[in-house]
Amino acid sequence: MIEARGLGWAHPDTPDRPVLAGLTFTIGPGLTLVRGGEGRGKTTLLRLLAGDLAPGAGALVRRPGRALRPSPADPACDPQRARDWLLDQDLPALQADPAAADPLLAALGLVEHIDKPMFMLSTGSRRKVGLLAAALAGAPLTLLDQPFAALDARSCRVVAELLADAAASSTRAWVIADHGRSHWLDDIALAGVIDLGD
Ligand SMILES: Nc1ncnc2c1ncn2[C@@H]1O[C@H](COP(=O)(O)OP(=O)(O)OP(=O)(O)O)[C@@H](O)[C@H]1O
Repeated sequence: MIEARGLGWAHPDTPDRPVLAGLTFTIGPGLTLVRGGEGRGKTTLLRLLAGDLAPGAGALVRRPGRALRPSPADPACDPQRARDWLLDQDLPALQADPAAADPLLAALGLVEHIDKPMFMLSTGSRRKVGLLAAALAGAPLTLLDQPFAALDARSCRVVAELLADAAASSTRAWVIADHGRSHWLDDIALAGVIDLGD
């Protein structure tokens, strides 16, 4: 599904200090964890996998198909109603049935927030809107940065269920980035771990 050989990337301002260098891995269906300490390049790698950044070195081969990396925390979304942001994400399940989001809206405690502008939502609620998009997209490749960050325990359980489903998929790949393996993943079989070091 994704193959990286000697993948590297450096910020244009600091070409002599690459953020990522010499990464070789394959990502198949199921759930893959990108782990690494602060500033080790987790978000950069997700951006490369999404196609938002071009590799600076090496090769990255991705099977064609949509890669979804929801970014509801982007300040550009501030004035937008959360529901409108969601609709803008081109989610087939939601287009087919406007009520498709309702069970997850309730499970994530978002019902009272979904019609507010994004700037009024807490960090956690904003992240939950992104998780909702990921759940409804059914994309061949879904990329999530720190899926449990800033969430209450109830929402973490819902996310763990989503990720358990993702881990069981034989056709779709989900890649999550985090500082380590969250205890919420204890009962979930990972397809792989890409370790960027501490
Ligand atoms: N615009 C930039 N100019 C220079 N360096 C940058 C820029 N953006 C990111 N970096 C550097 O790239 C490195 C990797 O950043 P990245 O956000 O990918 O790491 P991360 O592992 O996701 O970090 P965190 O754990 O803090 O979320 C960091 O050292 C960061 O300082």
